[in-house]
Amino acid sequence: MADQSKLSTILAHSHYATSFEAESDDEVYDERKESLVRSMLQEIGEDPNRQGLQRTPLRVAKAIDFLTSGYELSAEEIIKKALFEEDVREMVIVRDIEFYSMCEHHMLPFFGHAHVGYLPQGKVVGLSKIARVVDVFARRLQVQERLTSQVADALMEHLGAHGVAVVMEASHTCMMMRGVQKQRSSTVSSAMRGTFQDDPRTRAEFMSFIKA
Ligand SMILES: Nc1nc2c(ncn2[C@@H]2O[C@H](COP(=O)(O)OP(=O)(O)OP(=O)(O)O)[C@@H](O)[C@H]2O)c(=O)[nH]1
Ligand SMILES: [Zn+2]
Repeated sequence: MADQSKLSTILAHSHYATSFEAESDDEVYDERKESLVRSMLQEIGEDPNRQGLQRTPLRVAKAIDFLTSGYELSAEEIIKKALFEEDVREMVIVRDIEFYSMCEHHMLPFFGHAHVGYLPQGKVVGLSKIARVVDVFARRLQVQERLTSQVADALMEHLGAHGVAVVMEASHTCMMMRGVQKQRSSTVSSAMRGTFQDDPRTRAEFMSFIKA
């Protein structure tokens, strides 16, 4: 793992950094990861010293740290920063939250949308924090079902809500680019907690909103 300050820099600059930043050729980000990538390039018959690949180990090390940065983040801290007392009793839904994750079997991306609903119990959470919680668990090696449950469990635990519902729809590149090679299939997973699990009408209301 790269040290914290380097990882923080990557997270801070991830929205506007370009691949052609003017950095020195001898820049080292994470020697161990870079050397593993160099070995991988050699194993696939590439020449890690050819011009186009010289900075690839460094770029891959940075990319992999970003794509797995969720291990360093706490859903509890994110939620507690923006929890507001509010006497709201109606369902709140944030839908179509795009996410990118990596399957733990092949370390290939799966990506799609998450729909998250909750029934408040005296508190509401800042809406962006719901999307941030999705990223906390998406930016790890995952299976889609566990990702869905972890988002639901974290929100249920730290929101103090009557219930939480999470539905995720994703395309798995390990099923598209290789293996069974099915381009149009998508996978839907759901995790219902509290009222959404116990009351079919609440669940149906949520499902009708996310389909709308
Ligand atoms: N349940 C679940 N399975 C997943 C997920 N991501 C990938 N997989 C599956 O994990 C399984 C791993 O199966 P294996 O037979 O060990 O691996 P494989 O030989 O590469 O399998 P194929 O993909 O069928 O070629 C595959 O069926 C993948 O489709 C996920 O998020 N959830
Ligand atoms: Zn996979």
